[in-house]
Amino acid sequence: MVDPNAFFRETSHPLNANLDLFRAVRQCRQALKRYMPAEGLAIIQLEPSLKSARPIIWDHDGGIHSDLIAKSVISIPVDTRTQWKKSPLPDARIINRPEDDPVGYYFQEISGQDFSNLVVFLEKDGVRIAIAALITADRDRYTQRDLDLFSMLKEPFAKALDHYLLGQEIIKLQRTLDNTAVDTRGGIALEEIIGHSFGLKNVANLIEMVAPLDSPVLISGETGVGKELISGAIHKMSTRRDGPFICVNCGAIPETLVDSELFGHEKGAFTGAITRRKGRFERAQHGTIFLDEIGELKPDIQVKLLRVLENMEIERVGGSEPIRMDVRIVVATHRNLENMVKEGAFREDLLFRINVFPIVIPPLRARKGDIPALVDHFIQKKSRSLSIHPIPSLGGDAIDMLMDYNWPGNVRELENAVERELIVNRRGPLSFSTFHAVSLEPPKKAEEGRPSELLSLDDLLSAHIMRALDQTNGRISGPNGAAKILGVNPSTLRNKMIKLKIPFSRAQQKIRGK
Ligand SMILES: Nc1ncnc2c1ncn2[C@@H]1O[C@H](COP(=O)(O)OP(=O)(O)OP(=O)(O)O)[C@@H](O)[C@H]1O
Repeated sequence: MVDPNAFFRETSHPLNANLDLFRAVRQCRQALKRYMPAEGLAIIQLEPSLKSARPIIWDHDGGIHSDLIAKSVISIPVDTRTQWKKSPLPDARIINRPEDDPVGYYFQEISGQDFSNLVVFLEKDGVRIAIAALITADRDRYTQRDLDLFSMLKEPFAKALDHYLLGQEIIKLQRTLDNTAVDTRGGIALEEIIGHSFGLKNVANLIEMVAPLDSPVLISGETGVGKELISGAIHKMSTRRDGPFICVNCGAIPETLVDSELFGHEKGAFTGAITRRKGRFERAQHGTIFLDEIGELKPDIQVKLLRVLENMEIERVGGSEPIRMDVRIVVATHRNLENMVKEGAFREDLLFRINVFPIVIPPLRARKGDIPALVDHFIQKKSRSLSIHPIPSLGGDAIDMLMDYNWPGNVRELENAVERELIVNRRGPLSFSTFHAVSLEPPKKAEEGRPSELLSLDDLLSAHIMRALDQTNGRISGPNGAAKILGVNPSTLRNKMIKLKIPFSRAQQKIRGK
């Protein structure tokens, strides 16, 4: 028999005794482990204006959801919110079958993992502001007794969170006064890229794979999707992180200067070359050079670049001695280089050289779930640089409106929209009403190349799952199964197939037909 008083004393003590919320939660979880399964403990703040939830703390043993509940805003989908409104969730609940819970099912879907959960809402002045969630792998791990005990921590969690949030307000204020902007010149940590565990999860996985190697990387994606940011993350995660990270926009350098800009020149090499000058390649020595808009390079420079890639040597303009290079090359383009090769505008041999490890960044309209986190990030960032305090709140419909828009200019356009809104409406609430007026023309660019008849999401999902099943001859699980291709748990895929009425017999027929 558990003595509730002893339980409360042991598990609430760390929350009352620690000013550092991270340490408090870690110690509390260790104490909880003596009474119930506790592989992870999260404190997640509710952000009604962003229609999202913000993980504040995620203490865990590794494994379960370890990268999902990363420190970024999680967008709550509309149907979850609707269901939530229809039948408000109780103050405390057990989730032993995530697929039956209006929030649990969503986490199960995006993580592809089964889990059990105890969830308690935390309140301030009678308003729900956050949840404390105890998480453990596999289903059916918690009992009503566990929930009754865990619910006793509602008050201590709420108080500890309140202190933490007050501390954060003070830090934000100090930052505004210091006007400290984040310096991304030396690259950026993967965790700072918004969406790294959601819409850019695949991209983040690729970055993790390739960053420690020295292979060239070709990043492609529409303009403003974050290509430069991604190249910065590759540098920061590479062994060259202490070396320079040099960015070159190949399209922005006048044609006549590209040569000397990239490779440098000797004194007297041409009129105006009054001193010897190092080019961008030399300045990137022992670091990374990021060649943006590589498709803009003229044929003669393409030849020189090919030689650099082949021999890892450069020659300054007017020089005769080759200089040995130790540089990692990352290139980016928003153009289709294969088409350019067909048209004779880009060298095929150069494409082969740079296309060793391609990373395609999806446009913002294909990862709308990242929008709340991006908006939040830009409001914080731009309020800092514009010295706006207090940081204005978002208007009621703002997020839904921003998520409905097609963003032909991608993340940069969203960033600019936030900045414009902060300038015209610095006291808030931020309604984006002027943006609405200028942007609701049909977003032509975003529609280009799309079929005129759009499928419903369910139809699209069915078609996609069936394509994967076709590829695997109907196999669902195992290393060659459809679940692996689709990056989900086999049980999640089976549940999805039941929901979408995709017959399992289809899978079996395929196997029998072989
Ligand atoms: N995932 C992200 N998280 C945070 N900021 C982002 C993200 N993606 C893009 N941004 C911001 O959006 C702006 C545009 O990003 P970036 O310059 O990396 O895009 P790009 O694809 O290189 O653009 P271009 O095609 O014009 O060269 C930058 O201010 C960048 O910091």
